[in-house]
Amino acid sequence: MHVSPLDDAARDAAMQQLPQWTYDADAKGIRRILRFADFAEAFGFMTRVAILAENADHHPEWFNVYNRVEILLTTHDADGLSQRDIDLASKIDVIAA
Ligand SMILES: C[C@H](O)[C@H](O)[C@H]1CNC2=NC(N)=NC(=O)C2=N1
Repeated sequence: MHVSPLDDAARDAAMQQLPQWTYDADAKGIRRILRFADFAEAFGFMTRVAILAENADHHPEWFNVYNRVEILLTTHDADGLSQRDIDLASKIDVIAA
């Protein structure tokens, strides 16, 4: 299914609301790195994100080592950053808070 990518102005405006995320132009997405007390905390966080990602039908690219979780959000159906990534990032921030 095709999804429209955000234009530069819309992306800049969205990123103002997501100070813990950085736009990666090469990856065409946004990144956040989180650290937790230990693996159980990190994996518990990932489990919560997995449930909301599945419900939204929008899935992160991510990498976990012990207590660290690196997340990249990009929209394959847009070949770039879309509102779906912004919405998921906002929800991830709530879970992480
Ligand atoms: C068929 C299904 O709706 C699509 O493949 C969804 C699933 N999850 C997805 N996740 C992400 N990150 N980008 C997508 O384009 C995407 N598309």
